[in-house]
Amino acid sequence: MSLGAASGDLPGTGGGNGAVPGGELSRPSVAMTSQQRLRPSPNKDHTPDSYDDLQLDFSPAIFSSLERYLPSTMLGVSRDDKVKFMRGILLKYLPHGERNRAQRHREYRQKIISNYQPLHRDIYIMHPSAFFVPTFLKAINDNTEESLRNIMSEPSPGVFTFEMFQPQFCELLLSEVKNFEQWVNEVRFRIMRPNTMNKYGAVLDDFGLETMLDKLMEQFVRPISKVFFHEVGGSTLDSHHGFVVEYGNDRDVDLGFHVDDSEVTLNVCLGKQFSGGELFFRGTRCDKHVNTGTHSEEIFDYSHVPGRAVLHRGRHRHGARATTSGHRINLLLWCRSSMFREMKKYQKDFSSWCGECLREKKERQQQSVVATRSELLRREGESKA
Ligand SMILES: O=C(O)CCC(=O)C(=O)O
Ligand SMILES: [Fe+2]
Repeated sequence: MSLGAASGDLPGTGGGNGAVPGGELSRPSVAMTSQQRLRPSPNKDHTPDSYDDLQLDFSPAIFSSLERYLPSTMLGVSRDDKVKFMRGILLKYLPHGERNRAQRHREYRQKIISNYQPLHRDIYIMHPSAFFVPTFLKAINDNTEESLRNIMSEPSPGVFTFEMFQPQFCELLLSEVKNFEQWVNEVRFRIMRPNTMNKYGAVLDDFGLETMLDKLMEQFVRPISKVFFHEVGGSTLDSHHGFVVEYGNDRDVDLGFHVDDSEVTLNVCLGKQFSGGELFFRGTRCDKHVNTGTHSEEIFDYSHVPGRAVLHRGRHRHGARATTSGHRINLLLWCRSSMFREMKKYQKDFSSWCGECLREKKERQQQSVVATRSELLRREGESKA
């Protein structure tokens, strides 16, 4: 079985929802003069603005970090002007095709956000006590490996499951998604699907939930990933792609074998009633080994339960079996680490997380033990002779 790599939005991009600072995409709107060169080292005394509330094509955190490198003449200008200036710099590093894609996607989101009327505004802002079950909240607040282990089960290595959302929150999110889809149909808006593998479902980031989902990643997924997925950038997750997938007779039926475009994936079943739809896992692999065989200990099937989350590495190969009756809707948060992706470019051995790299490494070690042993025996034989 050859497997797909599901891809979603623009990797490494993301931002908040809200006002869109003006300015065209391809060129800095604030001209760069010689006094406006970036500083060679960051200004540690400067406290940068927050860019969390803006709809941007790069993560707001990147803008805050870059602001420390701005020339002193730029520090006094308005936040919008700083954004224009910094976007101009960042865009130079995107290939041309991606720049156009980024622009089109930004316009698409802008169109939705300025026209769609949310049904439940409460879910657009992170309210931990209203969203999460108390056991989950307590474990996060205690923030120790033990408190997290206490609420988790790890039925197969690298697959963690735990109670996460309150039923009431699942219902509100389901009805918001339904309302958005009704609006899309009414106004005959062309909807972009979550990834290359789904014909149904919706991107939550596209209709205003991006800021809330950023908080979900930063405050809830990252602390868990830091403990359990440190080796794949779990502590440096800095962007996400958030969406819902929908299965049933009149929706997508199943999902093929694939890896996600994420370092860590949070998958929470929102409901409703269904049978089938099990997730099947088949071991974690790097790019080079993605199509290698599965070992029996890597085979694991999981049945979704509403409100319950599954957390796994994006590179953990998986798929979803047919939902044979009813409707199944799941929230997916593909969490990415730009730092991990950058570091990965310079590495070849991923034995800390790739099952096949690990097998090869052990084989090399075994061979070297055998070679050393036979060399010692040979020398012993020589000295006796
Ligand atoms: O249907 C599911 O639960 C799995 C979805 C999934 O793996 C994905 O969208 O990447
Ligand atoms: Fe997936």
